[in-house]
Amino acid sequence: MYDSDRVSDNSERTAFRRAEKKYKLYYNDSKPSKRQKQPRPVDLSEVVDFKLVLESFHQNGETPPGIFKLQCDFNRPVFCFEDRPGFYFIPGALSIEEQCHWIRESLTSFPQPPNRTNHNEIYGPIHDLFFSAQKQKVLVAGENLDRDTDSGVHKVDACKWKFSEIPIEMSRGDSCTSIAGSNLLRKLRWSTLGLQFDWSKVDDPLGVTLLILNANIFIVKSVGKKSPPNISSHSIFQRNYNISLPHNKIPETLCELSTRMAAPAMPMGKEFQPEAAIVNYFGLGDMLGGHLDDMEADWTKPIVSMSLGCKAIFLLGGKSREDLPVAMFLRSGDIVLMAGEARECFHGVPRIFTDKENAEVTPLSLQLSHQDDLCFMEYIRTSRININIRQVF
Ligand SMILES: O=C(O)CCC(=O)C(=O)O
Ligand SMILES: [Fe+2]
Repeated sequence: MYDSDRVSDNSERTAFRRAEKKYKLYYNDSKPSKRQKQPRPVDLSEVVDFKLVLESFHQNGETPPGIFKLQCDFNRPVFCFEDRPGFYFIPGALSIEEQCHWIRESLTSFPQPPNRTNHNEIYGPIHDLFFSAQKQKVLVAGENLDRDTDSGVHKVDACKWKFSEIPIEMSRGDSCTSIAGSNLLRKLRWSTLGLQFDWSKVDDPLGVTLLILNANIFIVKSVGKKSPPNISSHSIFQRNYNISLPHNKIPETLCELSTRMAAPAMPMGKEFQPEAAIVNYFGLGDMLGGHLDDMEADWTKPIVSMSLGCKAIFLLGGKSREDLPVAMFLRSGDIVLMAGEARECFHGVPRIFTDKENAEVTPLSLQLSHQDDLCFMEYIRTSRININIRQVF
């Protein structure tokens, strides 16, 4: 049991909260029409940019004050903060081809049952979400499909939702029993690989949906300019991997990749054993609130966290939300490792950049230009995917 530290309505209360507010997407007040709303400008001057750190390291072998290059025989430079032991940043760790591969996998195979997604709770297992959305299919409630042939009576079975070819027009006005696949894809927030978690879902009174994992990981879908949600009323949760839930092993290629990437943060002579992963999907205005990932048994083992798609800001705080967090950019292909003391540090993603200038997805668009890949590019142009892989035991 864990008491997720109570966030009060007062959004300025902690240093972490203030930093979240500083970088979060807000819109300027003047709004002649919804279409013209302008994001509030953000001061990014204090955001650490490891792409620049890497460039200057390659040029002159130097790193900025407070940052050093780890001495290790990894094939790329790994950077650390002097005052944040256990945190490792590997800029550009994944090639463009690897990034595209994991974007495709994250959208097609990772959300497939028995892997669970945030949609499980309402719709039960959903197959082929991504391609059904591309084909404009509609998810239809089981009761429509399950007519009892003897009695002619509808059996109400809300768990059996299935995709149907029915054109979206026909299902309009029937919002209780059908939902467009494209809508579901837009609302896909997470999927889990390997060992599955117990998740709780809470609806905030403001109408903001919080998806809470293990008490303190929550993805906030911001709605308009609503203020940050108050999560104090649901602060105690049972947190655990539920090993009895059906699951597949993490794909071998992802195991190999994460084991290789984890090496700089592993205790001497030990090899990382990937057992579970969370895939986070972020769209415009989405953020991942400050949290700890503390339900794994051995914190000396790192969490291996890969970024794909739009650029984001990552906040790494301290052991208390009162500690001033450091902000850094996360770009597609970057990998972060959090082990040891860093496992006890609050962290989160207050912002993703979906605009052309800041998203930095041009290399992906060049790679995903084949006809079959355009659907992936369309998604990732305004989205970010994070895959974080964990050793549980
Ligand atoms: O999206 C990220 O970069 C971080 C994800 C994360 O911290 C988590 O899922 O626990
Ligand atoms: Fe996390």
